[in-house]
Amino acid sequence: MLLIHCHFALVLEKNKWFYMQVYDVSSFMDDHPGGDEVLISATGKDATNDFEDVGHSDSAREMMDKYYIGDIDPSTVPRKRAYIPLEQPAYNQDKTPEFIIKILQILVPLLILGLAFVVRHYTKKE
Ligand code: HEM
Repeated sequence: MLLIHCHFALVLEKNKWFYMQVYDVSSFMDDHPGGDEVLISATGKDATNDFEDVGHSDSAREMMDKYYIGDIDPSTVPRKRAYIPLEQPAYNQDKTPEFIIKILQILVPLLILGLAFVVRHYTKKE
């Protein structure tokens, strides 16, 4: 799991390139004093503001080195994260199969009933 964070933005070429620092906090989830949920909500995006808003201590900032895995070009980070449900399958927008099943649920009993009447009509003894 990746936590993208540009708390210490690195200037590679003066005023031109900034790199975000990426932290893998998978092993820190259970130990984070702020809980794992805030970390999960900060994954895959720039979490600088979230991190700064909390006012993390200096020791928290030192701890970060342990989870630092590299830099990333911020222009490659999407502004919005794509929502990927973890357990449910992707929502099926196409309602056609459901609609056909509903129609069949009504039509099939009617057809059977109609067939029964037809059979009865032709097999009835006067
Ligand atoms: C590698 C990244 C992180 C490290 C090492 C870290 C570490 C810590 C530590 C040591 C504390 C205890 C308080 C302190 O010493 O400041 C803390 C608290 C907290 N952290 Fe983090 N943190 C990280 C990332 C984040 C992120 C990205 C968020 C928000 C999305 C966050 C939200 C919080 C919150 C809400 C608290 C609780 C503050 C309180 O209740 O006083 N942390 N964190």
